[in-house]
Amino acid sequence: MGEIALSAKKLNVYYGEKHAVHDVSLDFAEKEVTALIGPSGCGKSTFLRSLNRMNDLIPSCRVTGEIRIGDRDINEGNTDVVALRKNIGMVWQRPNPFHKSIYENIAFGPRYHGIKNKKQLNDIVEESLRKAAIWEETKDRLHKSALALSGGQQQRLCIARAIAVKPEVILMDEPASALDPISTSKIEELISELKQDYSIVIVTHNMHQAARVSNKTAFFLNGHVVEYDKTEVIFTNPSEQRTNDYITGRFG
Ligand SMILES: Nc1ncnc2c1ncn2[C@@H]1O[C@H](COP(=O)(O)OP(=O)(O)OP(=O)(O)O)[C@@H](O)[C@H]1O
Repeated sequence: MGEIALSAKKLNVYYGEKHAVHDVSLDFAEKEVTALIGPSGCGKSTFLRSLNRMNDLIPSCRVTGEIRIGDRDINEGNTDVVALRKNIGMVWQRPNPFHKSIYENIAFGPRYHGIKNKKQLNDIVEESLRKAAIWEETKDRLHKSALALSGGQQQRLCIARAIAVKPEVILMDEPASALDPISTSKIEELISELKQDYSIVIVTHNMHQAARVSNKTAFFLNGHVVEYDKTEVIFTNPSEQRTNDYITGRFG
C-alpha cells in the first residue's frame, strides 16, 4: 500500500439508539480508489459521510472513534469543518449544481476560500472543467445556467466543483446511479483519470463498477466490515464465505 491518505479507527456511528456502523477500521491509500460495497442499509453511506463529518448535519447522529488525516483526528472538537470539507470533498448520488452559471458553480468554492483575482479564477475554472472531462462541452456556455446541462454533465460539473478547491480526498456516494449507461461510463473513465491526483472513496451498488474502477474494496454487512482487500481478491478469491455469497448474488 502507498502512503495512507485517510484512516478510520474503531469508528462507530449511531442514530439515536440505532447502531449503524460498528467498530470500523479502514486505511485509504493515496491516489487509489476504494469501493464500499454491501446490501442496502448496511451502513456504507453513513460511514462515507463520517469521513468528512457530514453526519454532523443529522441531529440524532453520534460518532465515536477516530478519522485520521495526517496527524490529526477530524473528530476533535477544534477541527475547522469548512477547511476539512475543502480537503475531503463530496459528490452525491444526484447531481446538485447550484442554481447559478457553470462558471459560478466552479468559482464559488475558490472565491469563498479567498481567491479574488479574476485571471486566477478563470484558470481554476478551466483547469477544473478540463480535469472533470467537461471543458469541451461547456467552454462556450460558461455563463449559462448549470441546470441546462444533462444529468451526466451536471454530475461531471459537480466533480469539477469538488476538484476546484484542491482536495486530497474525494468521497462519492453512488455518483452514477442516477445516470444513463453512457454517462455512467464517462464517470467511470473520469474516476480512473482522477485517481492519478486524488484518493477516492466510492459507495456503489454496482459490483461491476466496483470491479472496474477500484483498487481496493471493503464489503460491509449490518454495519460491520466483513472483508477489505485488493479488489481483484474480493471479486475472485475472497476469504469470507459471506463476501463470496454477496458477490455471487446469493443475497442483497
Ligand atoms: N438519518 C438517519 N436517521 C436514522 N437512521 C438512519 C439515517 N440514515 C441512515 N439510517 C439507518 O442507518 C442504517 C445504515 O444506512 P445507510 O444509508 O448508511 O446504509 P447504506 O448501506 O448506505 O444503504 P443504501 O445502499 O440503501 O444507501 C440503516 O438501517 C438506515 O435505516
